[in-house]
Amino acid sequence: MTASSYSFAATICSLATRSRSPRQSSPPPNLRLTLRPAGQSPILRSIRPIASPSGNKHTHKIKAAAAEMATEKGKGNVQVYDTEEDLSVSLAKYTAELSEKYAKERGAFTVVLSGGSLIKSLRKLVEPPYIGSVEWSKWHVFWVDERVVPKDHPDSNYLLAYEGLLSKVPVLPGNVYAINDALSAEAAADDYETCVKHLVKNKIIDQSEANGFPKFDLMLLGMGPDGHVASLFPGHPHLEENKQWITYVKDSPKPPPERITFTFPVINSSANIALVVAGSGKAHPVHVALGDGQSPDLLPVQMVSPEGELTWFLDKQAASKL
Ligand SMILES: O=C1O[C@H](COP(=O)(O)O)[C@@H](O)[C@H](O)[C@H]1O
Repeated sequence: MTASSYSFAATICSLATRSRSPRQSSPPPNLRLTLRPAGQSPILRSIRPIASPSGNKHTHKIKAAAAEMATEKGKGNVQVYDTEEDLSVSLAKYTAELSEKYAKERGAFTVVLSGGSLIKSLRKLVEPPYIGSVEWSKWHVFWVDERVVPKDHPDSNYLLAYEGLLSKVPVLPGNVYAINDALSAEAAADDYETCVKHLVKNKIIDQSEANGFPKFDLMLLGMGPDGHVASLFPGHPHLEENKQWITYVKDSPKPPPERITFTFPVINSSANIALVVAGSGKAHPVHVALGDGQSPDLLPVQMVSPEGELTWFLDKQAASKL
């Protein structure tokens, strides 16, 4: 980022707060699954060697490896792991490979984080071999949703990511785009949208040729037990938002109530989405989204359908009803 865009961003992207660590700063549809190969049970037992980002195989082995199910075109690739630990290893490899690809192709890698359990599932990325091989200086980090609380508040998605990931890797502080926590939810959503627009204009963030929405290189999405993604909750009118890039919530059913969130047109313009889901408490929405489970309402997770690639990272518990 140039000095001038940096200071512009300081005005409209609230860089005054985003460039410092929390310690320094105030605070701080039913899918038909096709199994591959045909005839095998959903949980395959094949062991896939994990390659380093440079392509060299290393000794890491996923104990009871990934199961991979190819779904219909556009429905994504579903990978089921025996344990959350195995899932985490594979998620690190996937993220590192995309980082290498986009750093080479675009000179930047735009990554959108969720809060919640996603950050814990990213833990292997800050361990060898990935911590030393990822070009962290190419990373530009965003949040798909954020709680409107101070950055040092335990509910802050920024704080969670700072502690679990950002404080451990040399991502440039100026490339970490947190919300302005001094604003109201409505103003913070506007401010964040202005920031994203500026970065699209400067070609840091790619843009969808199909619809003009920002096209992030990778969106790492978690999912709640009610099937929500980002802060897009079942039955909420913002599920239908089709103009704004970022909106706000004042009545989140999950505390805290005030949040900002990317809208579905932005989420679905992504080049890559990883949907990372672990635990038996999430088996029902996974069953609804990927199997023949029923839900009275369309679940937000069923609306995730990116322009690019969708990959599901599930552990056995989350996939237990498939
Ligand atoms: O409130 C939120 O919840 C979802 C899901 O969280 P999890 O802990 O059940 O994985 C999360 O993806 C979102 O970013 C967060 O704000």
